[in-house]
Amino acid sequence: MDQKIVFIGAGSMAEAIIAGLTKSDSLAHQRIFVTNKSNQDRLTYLEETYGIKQVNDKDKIISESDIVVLAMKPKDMKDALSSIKSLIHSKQLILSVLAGTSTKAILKEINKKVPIIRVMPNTSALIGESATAISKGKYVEEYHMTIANKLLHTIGKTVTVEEDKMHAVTSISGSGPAYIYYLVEAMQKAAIDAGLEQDIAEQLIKQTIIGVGEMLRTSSEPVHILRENITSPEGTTEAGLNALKKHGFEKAITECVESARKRSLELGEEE
Ligand SMILES: NC(=O)C1=CN([C@@H]2O[C@H](COP(=O)(O)OP(=O)(O)OC[C@H]3O[C@@H](n4cnc5c(N)ncnc54)[C@H](OP(=O)(O)O)[C@@H]3O)[C@@H](O)[C@H]2O)C=CC1
Ligand SMILES: O=C(O)[C@@H]1CCC=N1
Repeated sequence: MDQKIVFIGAGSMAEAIIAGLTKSDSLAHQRIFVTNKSNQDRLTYLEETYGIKQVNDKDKIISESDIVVLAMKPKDMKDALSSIKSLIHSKQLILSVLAGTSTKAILKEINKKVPIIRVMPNTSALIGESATAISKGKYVEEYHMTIANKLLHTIGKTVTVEEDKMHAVTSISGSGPAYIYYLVEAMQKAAIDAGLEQDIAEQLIKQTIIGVGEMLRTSSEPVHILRENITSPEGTTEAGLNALKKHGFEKAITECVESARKRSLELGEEE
């Protein structure tokens, strides 16, 4: 790809996407620019780690960029756009990773007919394994979607959804890695309580999760069969799963996803 891309916001999500992009080598690193509000050390770190460039001449770099990625927190969107919207024009493609924030709200802020694609990646982009969903804003044409798909393919797998599904997507795959990490933390604590040493527990749990990930990727069996294959009648797994059921595991997950989805809706309303 020969586009020039600028990230407005240089936090963990920007880094995850930059890591995937630079690893794929589909875009010359010197064509990737990044800026933030004030943290100079962060920009230097990204520059040195990924061989990309920090924005020195803001007017020139932003107005000359083909793709502008909005990667600040939703609460900072208005402030960030107020200083760059004069540099945005309709020949550019805007990608927004802001949770909860609609393309309509961003369009209102920019107040120009620009194509905006809403993107919900996750931090596994860092290793090229993001589960990313994208949706079209008002002025988006098919060729914009092709560009976005090509770009986001470098950080993992991409699906397209209607924009009203983005809150649900955020609660599942945007926040999802954190639920799994939390599960790992809980298993680590339980393993120590069960008498295992910490490094042994960590090795076993990490490999268990990696194994499950690979089984999910490669097996043609439905998930419930994979689970049933481990669950001997009256065996240990059944005993463990029964305890999860007794303590409301499914309800906890349903509440978790619903709370995240509602929070995404709220973030959109707080703009
Ligand atoms: N983290 C995740 O797993 C995911 C996050 N997202 C979304 O990605 C976005 C970024 O999240 P995350 O990377 O975690 O956040 P971080 O807090 O790590 O980074 C936010 C960045 O925005 C910058 N910023 C703040 N205000 C402005 C401004 N006025 N102009 C330019 N830059 C500004 C900050 O700069 P400075 O440090 O100088 O203040 C910082 O670099 C959010 O909208 C979030 O909803 C989406 C999917 C997953
Ligand atoms: O917690 C958040 O708001 C962001 C959105 C998805 C993952 N992290």
